[in-house]
Amino acid sequence: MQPSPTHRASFSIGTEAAARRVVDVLTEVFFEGDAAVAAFERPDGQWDVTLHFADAPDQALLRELVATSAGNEIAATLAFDTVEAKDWVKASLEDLVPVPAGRFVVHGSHDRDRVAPNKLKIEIEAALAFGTGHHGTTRGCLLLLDHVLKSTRPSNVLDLGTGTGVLAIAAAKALHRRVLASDIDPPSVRVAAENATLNETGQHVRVIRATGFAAPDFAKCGPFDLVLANILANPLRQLAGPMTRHLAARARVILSGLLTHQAPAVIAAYRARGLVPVKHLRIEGWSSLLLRKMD
Ligand SMILES: C[S@@+](CC[C@H](N)C(=O)[O-])C[C@H]1O[C@@H](n2cnc3c(N)ncnc32)[C@H](O)[C@@H]1O
Repeated sequence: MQPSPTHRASFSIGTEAAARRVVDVLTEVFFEGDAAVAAFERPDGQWDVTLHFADAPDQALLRELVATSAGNEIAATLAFDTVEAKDWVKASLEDLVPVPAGRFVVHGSHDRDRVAPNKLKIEIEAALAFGTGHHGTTRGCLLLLDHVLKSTRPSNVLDLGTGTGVLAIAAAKALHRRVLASDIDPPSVRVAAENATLNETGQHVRVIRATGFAAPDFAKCGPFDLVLANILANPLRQLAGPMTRHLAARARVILSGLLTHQAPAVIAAYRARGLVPVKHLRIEGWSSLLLRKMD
């Protein structure tokens, strides 16, 4: 059950990594108290972090914790105010509108009955994980997945960096085949597993915690004929070698999380390992790539 706090502290932060660091620290310090911590990405890429407390928080302690965990990545100073008591995490999620992407639509529980019946519905409780469908990278991956599924039915899918599990759930809903989903981040692993169950894909989606390909599960479950990886340009370049070792012949790979100017370097890393780019989507400054293994 969510608490019903009345005191709010909010601030913006420059990067997902910094937002996660701050949320980790604040959750650890305030979790025992009557507090709720939520982080949401804005369309401009900044992250809004909000805390709600039942009792007035120690403002000096809060300032110190945020400053030390965020470094210089705070975009705005901490603001404190008092608000009407309600379930704030739920209220923030209710602001999200459904996102259509090809045959898929990603929506919150409040829109469950309003989504067109001819769509594959993916219901997401985002909480602290990334992936409500609103970000251009998630949408790009869903559109490329939709495109791939028009010509093939992959039998063994990997979603690396699953966040809320949105892409793994989309693949499982469309294919009814097994999907391995992994994330470096324990809260994301928990949220993705919960969302897989919520979407009745729990029998197909298995979620594990792993950094890159550093777990025996990849060799056990692979080789994969479709890999989705919405991470960031540098990790994607570093993962080109390990990823190609887990690909089936003529596999498809969907990569996102890279800014459009970073696409040539990522494409070069994968081309050097026998994958050629076959489609390139650009959404809000982000690139999503579909690559094909040639042998
Ligand atoms: C941009 S989010 C993508 C979430 C979701 N797949 C989507 O498309 O909306 C990236 C996710 O990758 C995870 N991640 C980042 N680096 C990773 C790595 N080296 N190995 C596994 N997961 C990683 C993050 O924790 C985060 O949940």
